[in-house]
Amino acid sequence: MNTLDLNFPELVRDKSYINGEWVGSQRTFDVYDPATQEKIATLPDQDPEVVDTTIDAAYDAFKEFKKTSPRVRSRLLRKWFDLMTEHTDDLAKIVTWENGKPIAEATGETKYAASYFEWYAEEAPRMYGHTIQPSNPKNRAYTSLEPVGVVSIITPWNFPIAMITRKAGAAIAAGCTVVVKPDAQTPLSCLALAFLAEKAGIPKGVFNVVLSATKVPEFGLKLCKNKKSKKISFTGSTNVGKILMEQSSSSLKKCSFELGGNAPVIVFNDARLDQAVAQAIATKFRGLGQTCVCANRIYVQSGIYDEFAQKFANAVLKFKIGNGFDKATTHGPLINEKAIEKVESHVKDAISKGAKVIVPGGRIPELGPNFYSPTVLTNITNDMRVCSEETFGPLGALIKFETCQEVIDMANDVDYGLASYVFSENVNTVHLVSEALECGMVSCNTGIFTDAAIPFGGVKESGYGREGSLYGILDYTVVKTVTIGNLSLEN
Ligand SMILES: NC(=O)c1ccc[n+]([C@@H]2O[C@H](COP(=O)([O-])OP(=O)(O)OC[C@H]3O[C@@H](n4cnc5c(N)ncnc54)[C@H](O)[C@@H]3O)[C@@H](O)[C@H]2O)c1
Ligand SMILES: O=CCCC(=O)O
Repeated sequence: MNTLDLNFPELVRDKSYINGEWVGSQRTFDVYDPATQEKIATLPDQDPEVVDTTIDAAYDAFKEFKKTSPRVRSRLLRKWFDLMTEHTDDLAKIVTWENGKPIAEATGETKYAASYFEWYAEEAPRMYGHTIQPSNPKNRAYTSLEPVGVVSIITPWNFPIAMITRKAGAAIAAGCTVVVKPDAQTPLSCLALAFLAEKAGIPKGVFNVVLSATKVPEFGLKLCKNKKSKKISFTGSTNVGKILMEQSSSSLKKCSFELGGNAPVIVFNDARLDQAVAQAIATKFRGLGQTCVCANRIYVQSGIYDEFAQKFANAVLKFKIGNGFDKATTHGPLINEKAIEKVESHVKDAISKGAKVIVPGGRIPELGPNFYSPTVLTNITNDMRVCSEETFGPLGALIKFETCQEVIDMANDVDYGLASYVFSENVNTVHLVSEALECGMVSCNTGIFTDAAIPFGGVKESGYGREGSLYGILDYTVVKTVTIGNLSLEN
């Protein structure tokens, strides 16, 4: 089934990809376009046992792949990057089809995803160790970075292609082999990547994709417990991250967890107002609020609060919500009914506790069940759910503050610590507030900051591990120390 008018229709696959083979199964599940509700694919709903056989294949492949030189791995990733670049338009259409995001945003995600392969093609040959002089003068020591082994990867639906490349790119650069379980709502982008892996000459068993819609916890359990897999890399909600961490303890897996956020945006009186509004809009409504670094709480200092709120509301009223394939669409649908219910529950809770509605927003049934026009609320206070929980949707929640210390305390008063945003023209404020915020990433005077060159990751219950940048590859390596003792020229 392919109604996408792709240049290269073979990119739409209907099987899982294991050990270089396309594998079906008796049971199947359907994938739906979140904008139209149309069925767009039918894929194998595999039995959990496939996880063990796939890890076996990845384990066998690892024995040879770990011996490849970094330069060879670099060339493989570069070839994969080139193929992604050649097929950007088709890949972006697949992302929009299964996720709903506007085609321009899907194109941006596809280029962003490919940039992780390019980045890690360049990092692979730079896996340096150290030379060390131990305290015994007759000894010498050196370290090398070795690939950790087979990696279990679980990814969410909100970035169907980029969350996979930023893990798999680093893992493969390091010499690991991987088993990926994408979200059942958005598996097609991952399978298209597998198709390009094959074309790029990635050896069989190095990049594998297993699929499940109805046995996801069982898949998770096996991916965590299997002893031949030495690492789990997960992007998704904090709740699931905690389950996976517990399950991984039996095999003492190395873990990387990129989990939920609750990003504060802090706008000081001296910020460039129009720029701050535009950037707050960009971070709040990227993916219609469905990214882990999206603003959840927007703190605005009292001197500019009313003007900021007015400008913010005016910008939201200009959005054109619609089908992501329509070029005029600025924002697409939410992923599913549950996502809309979460937004509605946060709006209802805030209004019941005294929030003021300045843009009502709400469902748009004439477009389809997953469409929701953004709501903007002022008079938000810390006791409202939006302040402690991630909305993951289009609710702009504006909170007034007076002093720097007050806003730092409020911003830090959550379990999460992924991204934060600071808007000010005062270099002292920018530095000191950035230092005081409990989070993994601070973005100052811009709402869009992620990049393959930037270390991405959180603190607190937003998880740990870093992706992208010079640090990302370390998550897929272990340090080997070699000591040479009793050196002597007497023989
Ligand atoms: N920090 C980051 O880099 C980052 C990036 C994107 C999304 N996220 C977070 O992801 C969340 C949104 O994604 P979601 O709602 O799909 O998250 P989710 O945790 O429900 O699902 C993520 C993945 O985990 C799988 N999964 C669900 N239950 C599982 C279980 N018991 N065992 C094993 N796997 C299981 C899903 O099938 C999916 O593949 C948000 O909280 C968002 O902040 C974080
Ligand atoms: O959803 C989280 C990922 C966001 C990003 O990498 O820009």
